[in-house]
Amino acid sequence: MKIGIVGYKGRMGKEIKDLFEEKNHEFVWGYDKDGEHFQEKPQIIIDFSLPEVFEKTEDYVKKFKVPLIIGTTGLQDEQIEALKALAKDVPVVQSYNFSIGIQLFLKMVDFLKDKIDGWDIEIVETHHRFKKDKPSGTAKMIKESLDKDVPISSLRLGNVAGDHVLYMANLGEVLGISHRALSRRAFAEGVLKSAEFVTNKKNGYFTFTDVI
Ligand SMILES: NC(=O)C1=CN([C@@H]2O[C@H](COP(=O)(O)OP(=O)(O)OC[C@H]3O[C@@H](n4cnc5c(N)ncnc54)[C@H](O)[C@@H]3O)[C@@H](O)[C@H]2O)C=CC1
Ligand SMILES: O=C(O)C1=N[C@H](C(=O)O)C[C@H](O)C1
Repeated sequence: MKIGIVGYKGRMGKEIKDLFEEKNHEFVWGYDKDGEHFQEKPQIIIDFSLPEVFEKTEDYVKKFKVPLIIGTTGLQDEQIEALKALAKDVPVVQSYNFSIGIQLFLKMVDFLKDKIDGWDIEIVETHHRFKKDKPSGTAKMIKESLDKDVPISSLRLGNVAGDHVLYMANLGEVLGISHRALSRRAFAEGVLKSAEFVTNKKNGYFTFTDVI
């Protein structure tokens, strides 16, 4: 397929471009701080940038009338609503984490959440020093799955690709669920799966949970 990437010069943008090219897809369009790279109309747009770029992405998706995969974190509620409106016309896949492991993590949280009443519960997320948002989108997803107002601690260390730990403790024991992304490839693989998933869809709002 012919892909377009918003944030194509960034860490995730490059990882996604490399993976798709390895799988014989073609990078034909991009948008970044210095403007548009146009070679051809893309068949899909992938956005890994910043929330302030969102309106541009929205405009380009409407202009090209193509599916959107969006992994940008820190989106405002209105931007999520705008994505749902966009999804009436094109397929949209939105997730704050495109790794399989975090999907399994969320399933474990769902299994545990009504069994840990009265326990101390804390989320700790660790990411590279360049990450702009705090807490991570994934930590927010874990908190939302718990249906509880739990504290989140954020560490910014070196070049960590993405670590999330959920601690649960009573007076006699500590239980933990942890996930570590060993590189950004895990997220890019999920984006590729999502791109394949939307190829036969006309429209609709999906998360990565729907994809796997
Ligand atoms: N959902 C997921 O699985 C994952 C989500 N992310 C999220 O993806 C986003 C990007 O992460 P990274 O690639 O590490 O960041 P990055 O900073 O390396 O890349 C962001 C790109 O957006 C561009 N950009 C910034 N402002 C812009 C503007 N005003 N107009 C056009 N382009 C602009 C930058 O120049 C850069 O190329 C973040 O929100 C991050 O949290 C990152 C990894 C996995
Ligand atoms: O910025 C990152 O790098 C990551 N961001 C996502 C998040 O905020 O949860 C996902 C991943 O952990 C990497």
